[in-house]
Amino acid sequence: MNPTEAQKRIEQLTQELTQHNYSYYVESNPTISDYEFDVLLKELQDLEAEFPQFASELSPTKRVGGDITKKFETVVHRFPMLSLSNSYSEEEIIDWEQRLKKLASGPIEYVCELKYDGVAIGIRYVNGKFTRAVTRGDGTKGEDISANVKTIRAVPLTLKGDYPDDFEVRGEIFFPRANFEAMNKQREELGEPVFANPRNSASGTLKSQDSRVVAERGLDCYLYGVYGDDLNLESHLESVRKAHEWGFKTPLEKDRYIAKTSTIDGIMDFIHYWDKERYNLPFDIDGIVIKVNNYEQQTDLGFTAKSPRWAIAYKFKAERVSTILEEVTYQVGRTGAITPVANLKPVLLGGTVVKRASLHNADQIEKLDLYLGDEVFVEKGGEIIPKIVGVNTASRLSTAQKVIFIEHCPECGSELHRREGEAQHYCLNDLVCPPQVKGRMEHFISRKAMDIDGLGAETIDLLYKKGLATSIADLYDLTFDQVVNLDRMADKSANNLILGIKTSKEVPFERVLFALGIRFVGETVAKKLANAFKNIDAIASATYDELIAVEEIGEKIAIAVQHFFQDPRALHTIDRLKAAGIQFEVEEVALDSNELEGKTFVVSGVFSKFSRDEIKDLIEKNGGKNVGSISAKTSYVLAGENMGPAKLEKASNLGIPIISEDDFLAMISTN
Ligand SMILES: NC(=O)c1ccc[n+]([C@@H]2O[C@H](COP(=O)([O-])OP(=O)(O)OC[C@H]3O[C@@H](n4cnc5c(N)ncnc54)[C@H](O)[C@@H]3O)[C@@H](O)[C@H]2O)c1
Ligand SMILES: [Zn+2]
Repeated sequence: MNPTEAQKRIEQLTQELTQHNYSYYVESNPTISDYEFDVLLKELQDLEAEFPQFASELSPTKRVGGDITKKFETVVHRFPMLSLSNSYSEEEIIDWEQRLKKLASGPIEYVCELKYDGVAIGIRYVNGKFTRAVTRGDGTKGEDISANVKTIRAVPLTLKGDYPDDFEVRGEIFFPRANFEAMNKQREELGEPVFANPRNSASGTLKSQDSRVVAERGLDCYLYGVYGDDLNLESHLESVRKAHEWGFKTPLEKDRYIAKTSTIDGIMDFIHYWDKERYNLPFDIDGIVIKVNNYEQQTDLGFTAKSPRWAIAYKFKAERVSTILEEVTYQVGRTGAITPVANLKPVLLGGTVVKRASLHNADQIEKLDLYLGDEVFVEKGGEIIPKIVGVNTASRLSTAQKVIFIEHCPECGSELHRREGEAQHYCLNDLVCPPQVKGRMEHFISRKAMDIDGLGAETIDLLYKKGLATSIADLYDLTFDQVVNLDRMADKSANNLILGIKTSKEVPFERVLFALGIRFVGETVAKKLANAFKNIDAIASATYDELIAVEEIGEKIAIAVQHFFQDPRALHTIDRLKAAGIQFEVEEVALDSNELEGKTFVVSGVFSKFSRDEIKDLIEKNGGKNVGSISAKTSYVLAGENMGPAKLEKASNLGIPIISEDDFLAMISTN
């Protein structure tokens, strides 16, 4: 390559990588795989080494990829939070180890660890108390996401044992696979876009402005490093063991999540073991990290601008296999969304037999340029669902048929539509299209919705086929005689079902609203709408502006809600449900007590037993009043953790009593 070409390529790579960093760290939505990213980064690194005159100080090779979103307070790290140099090849690990041997004084011990595929976090503890959790950011400064991190059960709020007065613990927050899949399943049912992989959704989740969202999702965390001044610790492994004693969830030697060795063979054993075993872990790892154990040796080896010299990551390449595309089928979801699925000749990949791969949408099929019978390459990277990453066009038969996205619904035959700006095709025949009708009923009866005992997907299917229930409202017309004649129904189960349907009439309005299956209206949104409007008619007639004035209701939801209530069929269903006696308004709560009558409260901070909303609820249920800001008239400031210092100061200046959650609970439980 001549210098002019090199300069151009360096600029182009710099620009591309900067964009990818942004998509990955800030938007949590990468558009290329990690491997592809690393290949581009390596190319840039090599070019910069050959043509140092064109290497910019701001190059992505020299900087830690940052996640600063400006949504949170920025905090300067006391100890920089760096990246790791990484490699996909065992040779490079061997070279690294050889190099270290020459650089370091004396024999070296190594600690091998899992490379958790999550989000780096640094948490400061002062006097054994959780003080602040900060993201890696650009390495120099990160964002304070304490409120979100506090909801993660693996992160202790108070420590035990002989912990240092002031230190920082570092680790990785990640999404356990099972929780990730459960969340995606729920999102799919709600017609919301699913997350691509656990890493990116962990990162997206941690950037949520509502820590209850974080709490619900079930993130987990391993802590693997301790930082501070004069900690009296001599090695990395000693710190990890100590951290465990102080109450942190750390990798344990007995699980082989962490291991000490003095040889390159020991390192390779660890790598080979986890290359196979990683599929049996309940979370994703993307490699292995090898660190020099002794802190003195670490200090001697030092850092580059981007990463420590005393550590390296060995990254697993996403496993890729080839197989044959036999057929493309189409699934119709509850919302009518059509998902194309590649049916593959079964092949072993990442420890499981893969028969199907998601194709996402028509654009994806077009991009891959798929023909039936093609030899396709399938990869399972961070994603749970394998995906087709390429096609071997060379082996394609001249008679092969191109895969053309269907124009009609495979279930009901009606013409498919694609909404402006959306990638997904939809079947709009929601009244008749069987999977949509059944899907809506299944959603309606599900546990978090109407929770109808004795009714499941199979019975719904039977009721639908017999024409006994083709809409949710039909369920309330069912009689014992109709049900008992269904296959595999006995007197007892029929009775159960009828009783279950009857009991569901007591289900509170917010869950009824969720059960209706309005697009984008999940559990939380339903709750917000119910509390804001109190009854279904008010929601149905709410204007767009009234809707978006509600906390957490944005444009997308407001439009979906209005759209739903403009449909005469939906209104008809609601009328029938009303006639059946379903709850369509918020029940006025009876006061629990008058204990707090005449008292006003300002509630601030994070609480451990109740959410802030629940606390506010309790205040009202006991006759008290919530106010937004502190004034001389405020009776009490109810302070949780992390209450702002300005508020605290104002309250004490005005001489207003500041009470804790426990003080408050004592006030309302006196009789
Ligand atoms: N696909 C994309 O568009 C895109 C864009 C940017 C970055 N990336 C990916 O992200 C990687 C670069 O990210 P990076 O700078 O965070 O580096 P990295 O992920 O390769 O390594 C550093 C990080 O590893 C984590 N880690 C996990 N387990 C650890 C352990 N036991 N000890 C120490 N650290 C541990 C820490 O969070 C640390 O910050 C690239 O390799 C690339 O694959 C992808
Ligand atoms: Zn259809």
